[in-house]
Amino acid sequence: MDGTMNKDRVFAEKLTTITPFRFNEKVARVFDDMLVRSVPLYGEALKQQARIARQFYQNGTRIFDLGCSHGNLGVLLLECFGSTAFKMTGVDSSWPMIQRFQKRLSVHDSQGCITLACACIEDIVMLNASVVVINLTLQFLDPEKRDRLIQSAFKGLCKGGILLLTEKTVHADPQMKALEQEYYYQFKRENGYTDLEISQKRDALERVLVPETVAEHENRIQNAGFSVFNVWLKWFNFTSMIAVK
Ligand SMILES: Nc1ncnc2c1ncn2[C@@H]1O[C@H](C[S@+](CC[C@H]([NH3+])C(=O)[O-])CC(=O)[O-])[C@@H](O)[C@H]1O
Ligand SMILES: O=C(O)C(=O)Cc1ccccc1
Repeated sequence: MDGTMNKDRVFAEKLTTITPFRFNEKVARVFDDMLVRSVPLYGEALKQQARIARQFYQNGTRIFDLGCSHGNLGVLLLECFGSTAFKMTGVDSSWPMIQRFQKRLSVHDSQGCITLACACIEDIVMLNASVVVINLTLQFLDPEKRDRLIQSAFKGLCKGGILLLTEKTVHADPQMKALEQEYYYQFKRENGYTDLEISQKRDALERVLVPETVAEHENRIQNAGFSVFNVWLKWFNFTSMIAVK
């Protein structure tokens, strides 16, 4: 986290019209507070993914962080690797996010390990990768483009390389789906979000964040050719997965 922690009040006031959610300047400014209060175990998932990435990184290859936002994973990786050199490309389509990440790199990345691209994750070519991270970002991509992205990650990975995928998920069973949602909204309320904030954000995310079941993710990953798949963290409707090529 970048230490600023401006409070997320994006949906606090009653809005006359709810426009689709976007990662604009307003969101970028409060991003850490929004993520910590809206994503259960966000810090824990990031910390362990940085460690797993460190462990599976192969010398001379590259880590890709697709949907890197303002670089929380990148900064953790710089800590994990210490003086050991590595290469990472961070990709995000939000210019306010990339700008903030670039600013953090000027403080934390004196060796120039991390390169940033302001681009759509579906448009980039991954080459010579040992780790591909997609943290809470596949869910924002048009479902029709998801197979191709996972296939392209598989293609870009070397043998023994890994995909780390964290997503908001949905349960196929209606009772479990309702239970997961109920516990999730309770989590938001406990973190100080009002019912108005919760419902306005839910409307803004409609058709923007499209969650899938864990089985859909697993099938896509297996069909792309990955040999091992595991859910290593799950909190109701949030799931962290790892797959090995
Ligand atoms: N098609 C796209 N192409 C590029 N970027 C995109 C696209 N769609 C969305 N984004 C970007 O994906 C990021 C999703 S946030 C990731 C958190 C981060 N991984 C973290 O671990 O801190 C998750 C969240 O806020 O729920 C945003 O920065 C978008 O601009
Ligand atoms: O799914 C939700 O209701 C969330 O609030 C998760 C989230 C977090 C940050 C940006 C967009 C969605």
